[in-house]
Amino acid sequence: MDKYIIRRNNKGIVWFTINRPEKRNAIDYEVMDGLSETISEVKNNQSDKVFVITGIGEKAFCSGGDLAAFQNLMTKEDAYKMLSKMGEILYSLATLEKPTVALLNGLAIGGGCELATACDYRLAFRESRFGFVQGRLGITTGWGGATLLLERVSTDKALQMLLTGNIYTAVEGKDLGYINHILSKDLPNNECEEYISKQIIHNTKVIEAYKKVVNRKWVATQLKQRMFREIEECSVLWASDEHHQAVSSFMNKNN
Ligand SMILES: CC[C@@H](C(=O)O)C(=O)SCCNC(=O)CCNC(=O)[C@H](O)C(C)(C)COP(=O)(O)OP(=O)(O)OC[C@H]1O[C@@H](n2cnc3c(N)ncnc32)[C@H](O)[C@@H]1OP(=O)(O)O
Repeated sequence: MDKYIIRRNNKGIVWFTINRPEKRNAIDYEVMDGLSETISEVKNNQSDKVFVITGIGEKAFCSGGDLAAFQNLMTKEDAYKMLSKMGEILYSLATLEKPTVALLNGLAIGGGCELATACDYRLAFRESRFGFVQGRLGITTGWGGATLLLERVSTDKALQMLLTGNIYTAVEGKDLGYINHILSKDLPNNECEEYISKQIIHNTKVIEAYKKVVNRKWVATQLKQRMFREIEECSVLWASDEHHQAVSSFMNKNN
Protein backbone atom coordinates (compact mmCIF):
# COMPACT_ATOMS: atom_id res chain seq x y z
CA MET A 1 0.00 0.00 0.00
CA ASP A 2 1.39 3.43 -0.93
CA LYS A 3 2.01 5.60 2.14
CA TYR A 4 0.58 8.65 0.38
CA ILE A 5 -1.75 9.34 -2.52
CA ILE A 6 -1.49 12.26 -4.94
CA ARG A 7 -4.51 13.36 -6.96
CA ARG A 8 -4.87 16.34 -9.29
CA ASN A 9 -8.29 17.69 -10.29
CA ASN A 10 -9.15 19.68 -13.42
CA LYS A 11 -9.14 22.98 -11.47
CA GLY A 12 -5.46 22.73 -10.60
CA ILE A 13 -6.01 21.51 -7.03
CA VAL A 14 -3.38 18.99 -5.97
CA TRP A 15 -4.42 16.65 -3.15
CA PHE A 16 -1.73 14.96 -1.03
CA THR A 17 -3.32 12.33 1.23
CA ILE A 18 -1.25 10.57 3.90
CA ASN A 19 -2.28 6.93 3.63
CA ARG A 20 -1.19 5.19 6.85
CA PRO A 21 -4.48 4.64 8.70
CA GLU A 22 -2.94 1.84 10.81
CA LYS A 23 -0.42 4.39 12.20
CA ARG A 24 -2.93 7.25 12.41
CA ASN A 25 -1.16 8.80 9.39
CA ALA A 26 2.17 9.25 11.17
CA ILE A 27 5.01 10.73 9.11
CA ASP A 28 8.06 8.56 8.40
CA TYR A 29 10.94 9.19 5.97
CA GLU A 30 8.93 7.92 2.97
CA VAL A 31 6.08 10.34 3.66
CA MET A 32 8.63 13.14 4.15
CA ASP A 33 10.19 12.36 0.75
CA GLY A 34 6.76 12.23 -0.90
CA LEU A 35 5.83 15.60 0.57
CA SER A 36 9.14 17.14 -0.46
CA GLU A 37 8.88 15.88 -4.06
CA THR A 38 5.25 16.94 -4.40
CA ILE A 39 5.93 20.45 -3.05
CA SER A 40 8.70 20.85 -5.67
CA GLU A 41 6.39 19.59 -8.42
CA VAL A 42 3.59 21.97 -7.38
CA LYS A 43 6.10 24.83 -7.27
CA ASN A 44 7.32 24.13 -10.82
CA ASN A 45 4.14 22.93 -12.52
CA GLN A 46 2.20 25.86 -13.97
CA SER A 47 -1.10 23.98 -14.05
CA ASP A 48 -0.92 23.25 -10.28
CA LYS A 49 -2.75 26.12 -8.52
CA VAL A 50 -3.51 25.04 -4.92
CA PHE A 51 -1.94 22.37 -2.69
CA VAL A 52 -4.16 20.51 -0.19
CA ILE A 53 -2.85 18.09 2.46
CA THR A 54 -5.13 15.66 4.28
CA GLY A 55 -5.11 12.20 5.86
CA ILE A 56 -6.95 9.04 4.87
CA GLY A 57 -10.08 8.05 6.81
CA GLU A 58 -11.87 9.93 9.55
CA LYS A 59 -9.71 9.11 12.57
CA ALA A 60 -6.56 11.12 11.96
CA PHE A 61 -5.19 13.92 9.85
CA CYS A 62 -1.71 13.09 11.14
CA SER A 63 -0.35 11.79 14.48
CA GLY A 64 3.00 13.52 14.00
CA GLY A 65 6.38 11.89 13.56
CA ASP A 66 6.43 8.09 13.41
CA LEU A 67 7.64 7.28 16.92
CA ALA A 68 8.48 3.70 15.93
CA ALA A 69 10.56 4.76 12.95
CA PHE A 70 12.41 7.43 14.95
CA GLN A 71 12.84 5.69 18.32
CA ASN A 72 16.39 4.60 17.44
CA LEU A 73 17.50 8.24 17.14
CA MET A 74 19.25 8.56 20.47
CA THR A 75 21.65 11.48 20.16
CA LYS A 76 20.99 15.13 19.46
CA GLU A 77 22.96 14.86 16.20
CA ASP A 78 20.78 11.97 14.96
CA ALA A 79 17.63 13.79 16.04
CA TYR A 80 18.73 17.01 14.33
CA LYS A 81 19.18 15.18 10.99
CA MET A 82 15.60 13.93 11.03
CA LEU A 83 14.04 17.08 12.53
CA SER A 84 15.85 19.47 10.18
CA LYS A 85 14.87 17.36 7.15
CA MET A 86 11.21 17.92 8.02
CA GLY A 87 11.96 21.54 9.01
CA GLU A 88 13.20 22.18 5.45
CA ILE A 89 10.01 20.61 4.08
CA LEU A 90 7.73 22.72 6.31
CA TYR A 91 9.67 25.87 5.38
CA SER A 92 9.27 25.09 1.66
CA LEU A 93 5.56 24.41 2.26
CA ALA A 94 5.03 27.66 4.19
CA THR A 95 6.83 29.72 1.55
CA LEU A 96 5.34 28.00 -1.52
CA GLU A 97 4.08 30.81 -3.78
CA LYS A 98 0.75 29.02 -4.24
CA PRO A 99 -2.04 28.69 -1.65
CA THR A 100 -1.78 25.71 0.68
CA VAL A 101 -4.57 24.09 2.71
CA ALA A 102 -4.61 21.50 5.51
CA LEU A 103 -7.89 19.59 5.66
CA LEU A 104 -8.11 18.18 9.20
CA ASN A 105 -10.21 15.08 8.58
CA GLY A 106 -9.54 13.87 12.14
CA LEU A 107 -6.93 14.22 14.90
CA ALA A 108 -3.91 16.44 14.27
CA ILE A 109 -1.38 15.73 17.00
CA GLY A 110 2.21 16.82 17.64
CA GLY A 111 4.01 17.11 14.33
CA GLY A 112 0.61 16.73 12.63
CA CYS A 113 -0.25 20.17 14.02
CA GLU A 114 3.09 21.51 12.79
CA LEU A 115 2.27 20.26 9.28
CA ALA A 116 -1.15 21.94 9.43
CA THR A 117 0.39 25.15 10.79
CA ALA A 118 2.75 25.40 7.81
CA CYS A 119 -0.31 25.71 5.51
CA ASP A 120 -2.07 29.01 4.70
CA TYR A 121 -5.53 27.64 5.60
CA ARG A 122 -6.70 25.04 8.11
CA LEU A 123 -10.14 23.51 7.47
CA ALA A 124 -11.55 20.90 9.84
CA PHE A 125 -14.49 18.60 10.42
CA ARG A 126 -16.52 19.67 13.46
CA GLU A 127 -15.43 16.36 15.09
CA SER A 128 -11.71 16.92 14.43
CA ARG A 129 -9.35 17.60 17.32
CA PHE A 130 -5.86 19.03 17.42
CA GLY A 131 -3.09 19.64 19.95
CA PHE A 132 0.60 20.38 20.32
CA VAL A 133 1.24 17.47 22.70
CA GLN A 134 5.02 17.33 22.30
CA GLY A 135 5.60 18.48 25.91
CA ARG A 136 4.10 15.18 27.12
CA LEU A 137 7.01 13.46 25.37
CA GLY A 138 9.55 15.74 27.06
CA ILE A 139 10.27 17.61 23.81
CA THR A 140 9.18 20.78 22.06
CA THR A 141 7.88 21.17 18.50
CA GLY A 142 10.76 19.62 16.59
CA TRP A 143 9.94 20.68 13.05
CA GLY A 144 9.85 24.45 13.63
CA GLY A 145 6.09 24.46 14.28
CA ALA A 146 6.07 26.86 17.26
CA THR A 147 7.78 29.51 15.15
CA LEU A 148 5.17 28.95 12.43
CA LEU A 149 2.33 29.02 14.98
CA LEU A 150 3.42 32.51 16.06
CA GLU A 151 2.82 33.61 12.46
CA ARG A 152 -0.74 32.23 12.51
CA VAL A 153 -2.22 33.21 15.89
CA SER A 154 -1.48 35.81 18.55
CA THR A 155 1.44 35.17 20.93
CA ASP A 156 -0.81 34.58 23.97
CA LYS A 157 -2.94 32.04 22.08
CA ALA A 158 0.16 30.29 20.70
CA LEU A 159 1.70 30.05 24.18
CA GLN A 160 -1.58 28.76 25.59
CA MET A 161 -1.66 26.01 22.95
CA LEU A 162 2.02 25.10 23.39
CA LEU A 163 2.31 25.30 27.17
CA THR A 164 -0.87 23.38 28.01
CA GLY A 165 -0.55 20.78 25.24
CA ASN A 166 -4.36 20.73 25.34
CA ILE A 167 -6.36 18.92 22.70
CA TYR A 168 -8.85 21.38 21.21
CA THR A 169 -12.05 20.91 19.22
CA ALA A 170 -12.48 22.46 15.78
CA VAL A 171 -14.87 25.04 17.25
CA GLU A 172 -12.30 26.00 19.90
CA GLY A 173 -9.73 26.16 17.11
CA LYS A 174 -11.90 28.68 15.28
CA ASP A 175 -12.11 30.83 18.43
CA LEU A 176 -8.32 30.62 18.79
CA GLY A 177 -7.98 31.87 15.20
CA TYR A 178 -6.24 28.61 14.26
CA ILE A 179 -8.99 26.92 12.23
CA ASN A 180 -10.28 29.01 9.31
CA HIS A 181 -13.41 27.06 8.47
CA ILE A 182 -15.43 24.08 9.70
CA LEU A 183 -16.67 21.53 7.14
CA SER A 184 -19.45 18.98 7.36
CA LYS A 185 -18.38 15.38 6.93
CA ASP A 186 -20.79 14.61 4.08
CA LEU A 187 -18.77 15.65 1.05
CA PRO A 188 -15.68 17.18 2.64
CA ASN A 189 -13.51 17.21 -0.48
CA ASN A 190 -16.21 18.98 -2.52
CA GLU A 191 -16.85 21.42 0.31
CA CYS A 192 -13.13 22.03 0.65
CA GLU A 193 -12.82 22.73 -3.09
CA GLU A 194 -15.86 25.02 -2.91
CA TYR A 195 -14.27 26.95 0.00
CA ILE A 196 -11.04 27.25 -1.98
CA SER A 197 -12.90 28.55 -5.06
CA LYS A 198 -14.58 31.24 -2.92
CA GLN A 199 -11.48 32.29 -0.97
CA ILE A 200 -8.89 32.13 -3.71
CA ILE A 201 -10.44 33.99 -6.61
CA HIS A 202 -7.62 35.98 -8.18
CA ASN A 203 -5.41 34.97 -11.05
CA THR A 204 -2.16 33.13 -10.48
CA LYS A 205 0.06 36.20 -10.89
CA VAL A 206 -1.89 38.18 -8.26
CA ILE A 207 -1.84 35.30 -5.78
CA GLU A 208 1.87 34.73 -6.35
CA ALA A 209 2.57 38.44 -5.80
CA TYR A 210 0.72 38.43 -2.44
CA LYS A 211 2.53 35.30 -1.31
CA LYS A 212 5.83 37.00 -2.19
CA VAL A 213 4.79 39.87 0.13
CA VAL A 214 4.36 37.38 2.98
CA ASN A 215 7.64 35.67 2.12
CA ARG A 216 9.53 38.99 2.13
CA LYS A 217 8.26 39.63 5.67
CA TRP A 218 9.46 36.16 6.66
CA VAL A 219 12.91 36.70 5.13
CA ALA A 220 13.17 40.04 6.97
CA THR A 221 12.11 38.46 10.26
CA GLN A 222 14.41 35.46 9.71
CA LEU A 223 11.65 32.85 9.82
CA LYS A 224 13.96 30.08 8.63
CA GLN A 225 16.71 30.91 11.12
CA ARG A 226 14.13 31.03 13.93
CA MET A 227 12.67 27.65 12.88
CA PHE A 228 16.12 26.11 12.86
CA ARG A 229 17.01 27.47 16.31
CA GLU A 230 13.80 25.83 17.53
CA ILE A 231 14.82 22.58 15.83
CA GLU A 232 18.27 22.69 17.48
CA GLU A 233 16.67 23.20 20.91
CA CYS A 234 14.33 20.27 20.35
CA SER A 235 17.28 18.06 19.32
CA VAL A 236 18.84 18.60 22.75
CA LEU A 237 15.60 17.61 24.51
CA TRP A 238 15.18 14.65 22.14
CA ALA A 239 18.42 13.14 23.51
CA SER A 240 17.15 13.29 27.12
CA ASP A 241 16.19 10.23 29.16
CA GLU A 242 12.77 11.77 29.79
CA HIS A 243 11.99 11.76 26.05
CA HIS A 244 13.32 8.24 25.44
CA GLN A 245 11.29 6.92 28.39
CA ALA A 246 8.11 8.66 27.20
CA VAL A 247 8.51 7.14 23.72
CA SER A 248 9.20 3.67 25.20
CA SER A 249 6.09 3.84 27.34
CA PHE A 250 3.97 4.89 24.31
CA MET A 251 5.43 2.05 22.23
CA ASN A 252 4.97 -0.51 25.06
CA LYS A 253 1.38 0.58 25.66
CA ASN A 254 0.67 0.02 21.99
CA ASN A 255 2.45 -3.34 21.72
C1 LIG B 1 8.94 13.58 15.50
C2 LIG B 1 8.49 14.98 15.50
C3 LIG B 1 7.70 15.35 16.72
C4 LIG B 1 7.32 16.80 16.59
O1 LIG B 1 8.12 17.60 16.10
O2 LIG B 1 6.24 17.16 16.96
C5 LIG B 1 6.46 14.50 16.85
O3 LIG B 1 5.55 14.55 16.07
S1 LIG B 1 6.49 13.44 18.15
C6 LIG B 1 4.98 12.51 17.91
C7 LIG B 1 3.83 13.24 18.50
N1 LIG B 1 2.67 12.40 18.39
C8 LIG B 1 2.20 11.71 19.41
O4 LIG B 1 2.72 11.70 20.51
C9 LIG B 1 0.96 10.91 19.09
C10 LIG B 1 1.09 9.46 19.53
N2 LIG B 1 -0.16 8.77 19.27
C11 LIG B 1 -1.23 8.87 20.10
O5 LIG B 1 -1.23 9.56 21.10
C12 LIG B 1 -2.43 8.06 19.71
O6 LIG B 1 -2.03 7.00 18.89
C13 LIG B 1 -3.50 8.89 18.95
C14 LIG B 1 -2.92 9.63 17.76
C15 LIG B 1 -4.13 9.89 19.96
C16 LIG B 1 -4.60 7.94 18.41
O7 LIG B 1 -5.11 7.17 19.47
P1 LIG B 1 -6.04 5.88 19.11
O8 LIG B 1 -7.04 6.26 18.09
O9 LIG B 1 -6.51 5.32 20.42
O10 LIG B 1 -5.06 4.87 18.38
P2 LIG B 1 -3.83 4.05 18.98
O11 LIG B 1 -3.09 4.81 20.01
O12 LIG B 1 -4.28 2.67 19.32
O13 LIG B 1 -2.88 3.99 17.68
C17 LIG B 1 -3.20 3.14 16.58
C18 LIG B 1 -1.90 2.65 16.02
O14 LIG B 1 -1.18 3.79 15.48
C19 LIG B 1 0.11 3.84 16.06
N3 LIG B 1 0.52 5.24 16.17
C20 LIG B 1 -0.24 6.29 16.52
N4 LIG B 1 0.47 7.42 16.50
C21 LIG B 1 1.72 7.05 16.15
C22 LIG B 1 2.92 7.79 15.97
N5 LIG B 1 2.99 9.10 16.11
N6 LIG B 1 4.01 7.09 15.60
C23 LIG B 1 3.98 5.75 15.42
N7 LIG B 1 2.87 5.02 15.57
C24 LIG B 1 1.76 5.66 15.94
C25 LIG B 1 -0.04 3.18 17.42
O15 LIG B 1 1.20 2.73 17.90
C26 LIG B 1 -0.98 2.04 17.08
O16 LIG B 1 -0.22 1.02 16.43
P3 LIG B 1 -0.49 -0.53 16.77
O17 LIG B 1 -0.32 -0.69 18.25
O18 LIG B 1 0.55 -1.25 15.97
O19 LIG B 1 -1.88 -0.79 16.31
